Amino acid sequence: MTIPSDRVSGEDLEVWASAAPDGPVRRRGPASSRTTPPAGAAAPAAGAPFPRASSPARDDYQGCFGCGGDSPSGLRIVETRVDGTSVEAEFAVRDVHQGAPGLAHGGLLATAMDEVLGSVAWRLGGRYVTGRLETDFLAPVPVGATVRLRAWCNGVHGRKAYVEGEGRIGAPDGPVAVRAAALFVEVPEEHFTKERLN
Ligand SMILES: CCCCCCCCCC(=O)SCCNC(=O)CCNC(=O)[C@H](O)C(C)(C)COP(=O)(O)OP(=O)(O)OC[C@H]1O[C@@H](n2cnc3c(N)ncnc32)[C@H](O)[C@@H]1OP(=O)(O)O
Repeated sequence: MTIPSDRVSGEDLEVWASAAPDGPVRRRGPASSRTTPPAGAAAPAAGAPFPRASSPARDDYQGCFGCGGDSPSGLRIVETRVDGTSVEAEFAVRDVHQGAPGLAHGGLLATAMDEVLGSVAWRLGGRYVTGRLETDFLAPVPVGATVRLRAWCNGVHGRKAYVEGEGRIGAPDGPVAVRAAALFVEVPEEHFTKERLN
């Protein structure tokens, strides 16, 4: 991807080539090499649908802190659009999600990013878990706000999937509050059972 030079301003800002639907993403600080696809990674074909249309686990299981309906203080993230190559979702920040008074806890925003990036990884067809999650917090999010989430895959290399996303306040074109980039690692089925205590 060619990065227009006029998108670069200042040494502390780096334009990070990505498969974001609206073009390169500007991030503060250097993007970690651990969440950037290496040369030779398979880039998602533009417009090609996800190999897996949905996650059956979601229909049968409501205990997930991120997306389940059974977790009283959970985020209750709802997917609003899956266009084949990206996932959009949203959740409402409630009192139980507070960190500083009246503001969302940053860890919960990171959880929300883990969830929506994880949904993209699962739709690639394998069973993926988060190996590394990098998060930039760009603006405080008030309790009562709806956070609009969006995520997409930048590439797959062997067992590793490189996924990126952002969360905006209030509307799909609202202020960006959080950005994340993650490495997901494909695991076998027994990953989810062998360490369980009950
Ligand atoms: C229901 C559908 C929706 C789902 C949404 C859910 C969203 C939530 C997702 C999660 O939060 S999952 C839970 C949090 N994650 C975990 O519990 C994972 C815990 N970690 C592990 O189980 C293992 O460390 C892991 C499976 C990630 C890797 O162990 P393995 O022994 O299988 O593989 P290995 O360590 O050889 O790593 C495989 C490759 O990934 C690389 N890698 C692993 N962890 C890394 C890391 N942290 N940073 C960079 N690279 C990493 C590693 O270097 C290597 O690269 P190479 O193949 O090039 O050699």
